[in-house]
Amino acid sequence: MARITLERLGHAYNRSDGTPNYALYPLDLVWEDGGTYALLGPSGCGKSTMLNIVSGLLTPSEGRVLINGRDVTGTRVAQRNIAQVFQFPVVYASKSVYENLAFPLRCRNMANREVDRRVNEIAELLNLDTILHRPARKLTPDAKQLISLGRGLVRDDVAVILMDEPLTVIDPQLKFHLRRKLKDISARHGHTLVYVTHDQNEAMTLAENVIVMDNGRVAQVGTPQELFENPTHAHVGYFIGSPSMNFLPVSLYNGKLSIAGQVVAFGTVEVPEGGNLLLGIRPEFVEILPEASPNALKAKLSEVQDLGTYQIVTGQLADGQCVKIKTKSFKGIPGDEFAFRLVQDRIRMFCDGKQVKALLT
Ligand SMILES: Nc1ncnc2c1ncn2[C@@H]1O[C@H](COP(=O)(O)OP(=O)(O)OP(=O)(O)O)[C@@H](O)[C@H]1O
Repeated sequence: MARITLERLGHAYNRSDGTPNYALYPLDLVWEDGGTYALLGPSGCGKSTMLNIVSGLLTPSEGRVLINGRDVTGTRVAQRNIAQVFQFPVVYASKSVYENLAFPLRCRNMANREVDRRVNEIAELLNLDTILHRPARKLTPDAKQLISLGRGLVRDDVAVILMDEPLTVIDPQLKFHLRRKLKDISARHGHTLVYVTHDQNEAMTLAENVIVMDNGRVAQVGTPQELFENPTHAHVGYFIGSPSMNFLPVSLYNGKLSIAGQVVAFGTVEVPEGGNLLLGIRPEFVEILPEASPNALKAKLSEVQDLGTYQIVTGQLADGQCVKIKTKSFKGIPGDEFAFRLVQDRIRMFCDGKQVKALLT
């Protein structure tokens, strides 16, 4: 496996027009040897563009791709030694499942005994072992996509495995099971794996490192925990977490933070002046209080959603803003007022969309 470096890599599909309209703004990024990465972001944010540049399907308008320090920007797909799995199955319909899985190994003249060992290993991991000798054309789309995954995973000597939303056609139950399998397989074999998805659960379960993209730019790279606890951009707070982070417009009132006309009773507050200041707090770190207290904030109950093991309580502040709270066993009648507090060390402040340092004492 290999270390992949993207150096000032950018792409504008209209490169000949003079003013570049970037699908991918120039960026620097490193995928470490043996690391598992998820490229996460909404449709159109540039994930596939990045992946296709790395695999060689697309030539970037700017920058370089290095594999283990070697510049491969101008080389063709076949010269990069990369395995790629796409959203929809790509199988050799006339070949058996076995021969489909064996194909990448046979292309490298691997001895039959080793081919057999690897094909059986990967087939067992993906539960294809009972249908190894059936023709691929007779299988369901789910099973065909398992073959595509197997072909991507069967070689140990590829530089990197790139997967572009490979579980899209897979049944939801099986999807859950496969995410764990993929994680196990790549950990066991030390694969460098880059996985494109717009599903935060998929990204968080599969990858050690998540690259959150927004409109052609990398908003943040971090572990699932870092992205949850400390989003550096408001976009990450919105995109990660369910429900997403609460963002409440705040102002300074006599040196104290004020939310919807209510002073948040912190001592000294130091935040940058000017700009659009928002207080960000995860629904998990808002606590409903049994009764009003001097330091509590107040909201009117809009809705309680019961989701089995937890509830999502929505409260409306005096200025119409909503706050979402993740809690258990709350009982209330819509329209009633309730008191809550924000867990102080979980508060993050954002100015014009970026997290800023704020001293809340
Ligand atoms: N061949 C192309 N020519 C012109 N523009 C393109 C082309 N391919 C993609 N784009 C544009 O580039 C931007 C990024 O697209 P890209 O497919 O990389 O995003 P994505 O995050 O992978 O989206 P999705 O999840 O829908 O595949 C989008 O605005 C898209 O419309």
